[in-house]
Amino acid sequence: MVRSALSPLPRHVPLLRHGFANAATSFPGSTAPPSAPPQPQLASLTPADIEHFLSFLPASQVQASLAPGSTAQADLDGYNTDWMGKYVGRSRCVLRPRTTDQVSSIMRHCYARRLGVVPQGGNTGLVGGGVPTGSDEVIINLGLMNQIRAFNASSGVLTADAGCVLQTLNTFLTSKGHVMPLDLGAKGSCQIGGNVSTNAGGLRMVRYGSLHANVLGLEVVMPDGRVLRGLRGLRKDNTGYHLHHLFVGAEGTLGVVTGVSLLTPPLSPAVNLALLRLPDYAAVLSVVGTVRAKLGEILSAVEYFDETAWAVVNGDGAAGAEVERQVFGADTVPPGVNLLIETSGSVREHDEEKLTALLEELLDGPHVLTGSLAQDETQLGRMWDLREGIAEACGKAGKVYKYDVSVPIQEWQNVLSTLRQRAAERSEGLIERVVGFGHIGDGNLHINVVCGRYDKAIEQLLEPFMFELVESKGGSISAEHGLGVQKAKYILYSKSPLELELMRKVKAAFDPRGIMNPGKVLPAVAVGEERGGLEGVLQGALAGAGAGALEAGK
Ligand SMILES: O=C(O)CC[C@@H](O)C(=O)O
Ligand SMILES: [Zn+2]
Repeated sequence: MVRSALSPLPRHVPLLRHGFANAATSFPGSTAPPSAPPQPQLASLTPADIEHFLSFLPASQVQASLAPGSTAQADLDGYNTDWMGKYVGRSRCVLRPRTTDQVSSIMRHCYARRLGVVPQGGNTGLVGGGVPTGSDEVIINLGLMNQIRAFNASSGVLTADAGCVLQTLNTFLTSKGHVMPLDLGAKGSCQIGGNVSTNAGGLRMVRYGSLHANVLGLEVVMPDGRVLRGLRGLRKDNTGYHLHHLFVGAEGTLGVVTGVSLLTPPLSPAVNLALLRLPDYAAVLSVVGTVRAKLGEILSAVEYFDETAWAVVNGDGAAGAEVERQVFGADTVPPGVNLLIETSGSVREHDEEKLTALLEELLDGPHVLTGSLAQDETQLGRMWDLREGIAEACGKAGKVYKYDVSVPIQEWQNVLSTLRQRAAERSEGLIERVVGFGHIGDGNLHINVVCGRYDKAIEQLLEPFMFELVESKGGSISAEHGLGVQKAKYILYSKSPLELELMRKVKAAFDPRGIMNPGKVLPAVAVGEERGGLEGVLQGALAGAGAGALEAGK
């Protein structure tokens, strides 16, 4: 039997922190969620809609499997299926606008007709936010909006179409002596509009901060087709509400981001990268503290990956050991966990002096078994591949349940071992690996649970268990990937009922017809909500009555 993570229930204090107890008191016995809005009745797509789109878009930008379109439904699979093959929609219409005006015309029509709309970037998301859930939504794929609009070398402000690929922007900026403030494994495919819409974090966040800090303005087509022209690119602008922040991380539920202005830092001429092998996680905690203290302003990334991540990227057994020998330049490399430490600065000698002194100190101490410093660009790229290749390697190893969570780093080991124990005891071998890695510099743990197949029983073993575990540690159930469709109904594990109510009001104000990215971020009814908050569910579980609900992940 799948049991709740909560027996015995230890979580009254964290629940009160989110205000669930108050919610239960305010709505005793209520079955109507306090802030759940009536669900919009969205229209069905018809041939007349396609005809209308074809009246202002060239045929090459309209792909529809219903007449008068001529695309086979199978040709739309790539737009309907997420990167992992886990979330699959059946949209019959994909539009590929080239201009903001085209997006505006599309939205005007969808708004008038009440058609659901799914904005889509590089389709590299991990929570199903970029693909439809049904067959009547129109996908607006931004891939053809890929022009760099302006770059100001003195301010470092870049303005670009939403469909520009992250790596393309970075290559452009490098030639101008600047760099994108974010870097992700998916950089070759993901688009800046999608990055902004999911508030993507990635590898450089420890240095440059989140997109909330770096996005200076946005151009957004609102659900009714009006265009919010906010590409001002000002560092300082305190004229009221910072509306553009609402679109950062909104996952396309408030409007279609079509243009982005962001602050780009100068390119650092000196980049150094060290890979360290440590005996255990206690050593990691100690070394991360030392690294922060000693490297200070030149620290640009601190990444953690454990032995399971090493094995999935490099192969188990002999294959992995061979890579170890090459990377660490030693005949035998002791087993353990890994830290990748990057510095970026403006004076090479200064950085090297700092980093070398730190590495010598660490290698002399008990916490680092061995280490390696990249000597050139090739070695640097090779070391980054070890970390950036983890997600892809997990995808090749099997079907993956991904958990992208913020948890205090002191709890990472605890979270991983709790999950591994559950997998070993209860998954009957269906869970093959629990891979642990993440952006330890900013507390963002990634867990990839690799299985032979996607299976409801596995999902129910993992969810809401994982979210309860994270909530009990005071964490967030989504650190950087968003809620999408995967986590929408679990929003109350990381937001209070009042926050959910306000978010719904924002959604209703921006998207009164509820057409934007239906089913994402804001659930019709969140887990726990129909019973007056999670507290009600947990009390039910304690009394034996709620176990079914928890098992079913309802
Ligand atoms: O696939 C994952 O779980 C994480 C992907 C990405 O955020 C990363 O940090 O590599
Ligand atoms: Zn990540």
